[in-house]
Amino acid sequence: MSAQHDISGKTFNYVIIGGGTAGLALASRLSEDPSITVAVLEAGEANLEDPNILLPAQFGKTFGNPKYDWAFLTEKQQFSNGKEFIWSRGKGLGGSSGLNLCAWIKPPAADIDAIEKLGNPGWNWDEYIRYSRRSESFHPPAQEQMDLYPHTYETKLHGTSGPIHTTIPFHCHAIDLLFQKTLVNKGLKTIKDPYGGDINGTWIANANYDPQTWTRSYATTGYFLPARDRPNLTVLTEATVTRILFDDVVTGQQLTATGVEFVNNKGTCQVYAEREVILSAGAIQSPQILELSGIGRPEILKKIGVELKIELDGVGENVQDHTLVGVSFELAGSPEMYAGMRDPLKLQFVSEKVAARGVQESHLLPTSRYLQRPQKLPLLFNVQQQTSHQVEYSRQASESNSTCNWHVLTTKMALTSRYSHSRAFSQSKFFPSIYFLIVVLKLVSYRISAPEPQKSYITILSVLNHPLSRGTIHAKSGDPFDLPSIDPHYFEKDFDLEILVQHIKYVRTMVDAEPLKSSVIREVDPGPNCKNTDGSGFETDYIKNTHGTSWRKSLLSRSGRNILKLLLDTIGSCSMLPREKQGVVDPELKVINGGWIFVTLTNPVRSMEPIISVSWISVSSRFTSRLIPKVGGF
Ligand SMILES: Cc1cc2nc3c(=O)[nH]c(=O)nc-3n(C[C@H](O)[C@H](O)[C@H](O)COP(=O)(O)OP(=O)(O)OC[C@H]3O[C@@H](n4cnc5c(N)ncnc54)[C@H](O)[C@@H]3O)c2cc1C
Repeated sequence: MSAQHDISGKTFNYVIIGGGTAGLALASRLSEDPSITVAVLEAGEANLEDPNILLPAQFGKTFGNPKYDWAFLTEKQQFSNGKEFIWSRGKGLGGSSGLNLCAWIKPPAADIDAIEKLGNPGWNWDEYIRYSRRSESFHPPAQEQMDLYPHTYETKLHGTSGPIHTTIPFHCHAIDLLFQKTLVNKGLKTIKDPYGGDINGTWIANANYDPQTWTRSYATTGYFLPARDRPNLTVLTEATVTRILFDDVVTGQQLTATGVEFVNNKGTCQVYAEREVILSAGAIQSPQILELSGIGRPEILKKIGVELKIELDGVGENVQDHTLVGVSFELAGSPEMYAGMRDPLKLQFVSEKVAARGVQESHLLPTSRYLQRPQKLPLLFNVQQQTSHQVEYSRQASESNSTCNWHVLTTKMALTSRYSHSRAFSQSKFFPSIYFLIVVLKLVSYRISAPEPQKSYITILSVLNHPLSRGTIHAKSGDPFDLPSIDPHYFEKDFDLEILVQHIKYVRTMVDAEPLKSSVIREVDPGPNCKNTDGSGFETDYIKNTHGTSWRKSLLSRSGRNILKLLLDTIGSCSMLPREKQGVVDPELKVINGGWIFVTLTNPVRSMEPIISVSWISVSSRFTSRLIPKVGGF
């Protein structure tokens, strides 16, 4: 790792803010050309060779731990009974790729193509898949795995020589099969390989694990470590960027970034960029750094006492976040080894097995029929509430024939499902494609109600994937160490709540189909008393009271740390859109009117959630590819 004197006062071709997922991928690709000099500044620690990061089953040790997790606290949520939430985000080299759940997922092709149709040339499926393959080295399942489960895949859909290792993890297949068979019996299809743009079926996803060691393969191991000895790459950790520096000459509204100011244990320093300053501090801190540098909404900058350099109203706006709610069932028998984790004597064995082999598993399941009364939903939503962008996205989604998909991801703790029902909404061009995430949690501790000894439970968490409510992330003060104010505006739009109500209703019908039907003894949460006929009342109360809180209970009780909710994905804070649609970056990821500041955010486009799941590699590669001709390197 480089020292402060290697960087302070020096000039590099590129200065990258944030040594996270995108930042390290970009630094690695740029520095492949020995004539290009690159400096990376990362606020967190290096955390190299750290088992808490490398062993996939150690999630509980990093979430909420300030060594690894920023653990942002949201504002009190007006429409969620005043609750506040902790948002986990990776801190340290590798960023959130060192903290996340290692699900290797690609979105449906239609969703990527819609990004281009929104006015971003080159952001389409063909380009996306070309560059995302570059990031991957896929390892097919071993015979031992095939003996346990009939895995299917298509080699041509995978990269084989990229820096990130992916493979199919070992699973606890009893639960997988239970759900797959149930959903197939409810009319869903099975997908041979979900990485070709069609994810509308049930499938088991890959994880970014290295099968040689069954450890996490992430931005640090894949991009940084192989490049660390390059003389043209300088990476400084525990260095917090406080603002971007500009030249004093403002030509029209063009502003040129010349470097950044950062703080480390030696004090305040500066580093200069000859070509570009690249901001890749994640969706939460990137808008804050822009604001601290004088780019954003005038009223925000006035409030925090920063001189306005570029008025850009989209900075920190359009924020979308996933929220979730669970339905729990008691299961007959104990089909999974996870149940053993309640028994301290079995815990060590289970943990070792889990840690050694990886436990993540995924499925994607389509459903266009979970909405029992899809026609009802438009009536619940005021079209006037939509922004022009939402209407446009809706139109694109309808025209692109984006079908329904449902993703299920399992980690040590969770089996997740996601589906969109854009087909249901395509009846009306005014309604956007909405995505959902369902998490099936195998650990009893994730339930709302207290578990009874010797009983087995399963919780299905429904996550609102494409909320209509729009939140904000803004600097709270001029102090760069003051974490930003985050207000996701959960359930500001009634429609979001109604979607979750419908989702709960659908999850409850799963137990009417075999084989789940024979495996479930009873619904525990919300329980038989929480039923109504009009889609409101008990269920909305249940959602408002419990959304995002089930993880809080378990993590508080297990580790004593104050985790309220695990946040997977936040997008929109620096949207890639035209300025008049509150865009912050153009299709080249350059800050609008910002001259040579590039923002490489992994989630630049609002309402494009699927890109989040994969973007931590693919968008970085995508962006890097754009620089290739420009810097003439690779
Ligand atoms: C808990 C969790 C689980 C997830 N699970 C999955 C999953 O299973 N599959 C999947 O595909 N996606 C998952 N995601 C999403 C995915 O990990 C993120 O979208 C992606 O990693 C974001 O990459 P990024 O480069 O934008 O930001 P990050 O990787 O978060 O990098 C930002 C970096 O900037 C640094 N930084 C911030 N401010 C400053 C500053 N002022 N100065 C210097 N450095 C700074 C941060 O410390 C961090 O290292 C998950 C995310 C989380 C939080």
